[in-house]
Amino acid sequence: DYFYKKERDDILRKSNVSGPKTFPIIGNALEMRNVTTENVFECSLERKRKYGKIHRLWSLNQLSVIVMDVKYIEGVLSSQQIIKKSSFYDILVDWLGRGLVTSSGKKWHTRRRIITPTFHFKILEQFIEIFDQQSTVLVKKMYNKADGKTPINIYPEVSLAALDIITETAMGVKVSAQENPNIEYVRALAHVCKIIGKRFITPIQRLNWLFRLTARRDYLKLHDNINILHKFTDEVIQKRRDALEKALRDGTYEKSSTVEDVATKKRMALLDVLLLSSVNGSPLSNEDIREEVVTFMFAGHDTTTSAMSFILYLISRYPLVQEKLIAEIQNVLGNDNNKSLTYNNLQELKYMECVIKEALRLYPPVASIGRQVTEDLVIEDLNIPAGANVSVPFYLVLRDPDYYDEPDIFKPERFDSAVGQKINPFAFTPFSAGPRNCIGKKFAMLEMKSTVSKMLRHFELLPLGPQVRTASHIITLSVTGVHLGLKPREW
Ligand code: HEM
Repeated sequence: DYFYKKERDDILRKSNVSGPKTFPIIGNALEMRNVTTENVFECSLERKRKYGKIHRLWSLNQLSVIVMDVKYIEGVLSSQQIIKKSSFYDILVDWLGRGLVTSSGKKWHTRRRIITPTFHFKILEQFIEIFDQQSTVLVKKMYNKADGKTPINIYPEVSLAALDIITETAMGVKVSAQENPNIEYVRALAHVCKIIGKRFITPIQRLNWLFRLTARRDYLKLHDNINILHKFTDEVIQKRRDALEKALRDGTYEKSSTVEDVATKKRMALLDVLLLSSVNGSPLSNEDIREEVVTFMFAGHDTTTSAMSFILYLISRYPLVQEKLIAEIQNVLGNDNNKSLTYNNLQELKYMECVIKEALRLYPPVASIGRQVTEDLVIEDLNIPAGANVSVPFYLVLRDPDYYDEPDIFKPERFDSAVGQKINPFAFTPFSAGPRNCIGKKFAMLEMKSTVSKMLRHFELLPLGPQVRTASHIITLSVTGVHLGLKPREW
């Protein structure tokens, strides 16, 4: 253990990378013993102050190199050599299998190629109607609470709306979570997210056998609930497969149809596009498809919930930004707040895009990402030994004063290309960048624009309730909830 660590520390030292004093066996466990979900960002900032924008940490015998300098972030994210995810992602495998988020190597390459057309703009365009319908349900529910004086924790409300959206777009089924938050599928998903979130921050639960041993009840509960989710998804896949095969038999679909052709004829769920795809002539099995569908459910639910909640919160706290947004919405959509939005309308909401980007900068839903270096890696003058994890803490990069003027201030105008400062693209990566960037980025932008503009058309957002206090729970959330007030808007 001593020599293993020394050898790697020596390599890093030559690249001027240091870190806390390393102890045999435990590594830097003492340094990390007080890190919690709530103080993780402050602890990382403190380490950045002490050891610089690139430093290393030993978690027992696992080396992590933390990279916050854009010069090297570009090298990490753009590299084709390090597309393997770090070992932390293994916690997700019982649930997601080896879908796009957790797979690597040839499997990831093949799947990424197959799945890319799934997010074709023709497919996304037909989802606008779903975004609109589900945000209408959200708005209807909110009218009951919109008295202009009661603080509302918007997070759980947005979470149910985002769940309805992702279930219908990914699987083509309506679970109506907003109307029935207690149905089995919704409850099972909440349990799974909670237990996995806890595992991420509890080092002793990271390894499967230790988790089974030290948290038996959670282990059993996790697996029972994963079974419920998988059973539900399997049944949906089988039904859609049967329907598709029937359609192919009676000629409603032609085998040679492109995604674009089919999407224009009939609304397709992401799952249908996967059913139509084939790898070297052989279609994806139900199990392959399940891996990807549950991955969409995971990657597309909490992320958009977190983002939309913080966006609404920030707008409620910045009345001038709200006024500008309303002016833009009126300009693009007129005064009829029930008018349905089109793809083109959403493209025209340019200031809204700046607001969303600025909210993602201050509260990135995915606060950090990790890769595993499988062979010695050289990025410019930085040498990283094989076996190390590399992590990029977006949360800190996005608030780094070297990359942003007044980094803690909410200033959407900084993203206006006409007046804003020039931002290094690798200092703004809430959707990551390079080969493993977010495949759902455009989907997410449309969903956020659609839902946020719907809320704004119906309500004035008021600065009520406590300030947010961020914490990292796989996803960035607020331990105080995300509160605001709502008052029906008069046009
Ligand atoms: C605001 C919303 C979202 C944010 C901030 C976000 C952010 C990210 C980030 C940072 C990654 C890279 C993760 C890593 O390297 O570990 C990622 C990957 C991914 N995202 Fe998103 N995401 C969002 C919404 C979505 C949506 C709506 C979907 C699907 C419908 C989606 C599907 C995926 C998938 C499948 C990957 C893995 C891609 C790969 O490794 O090839 N995301 N996302």
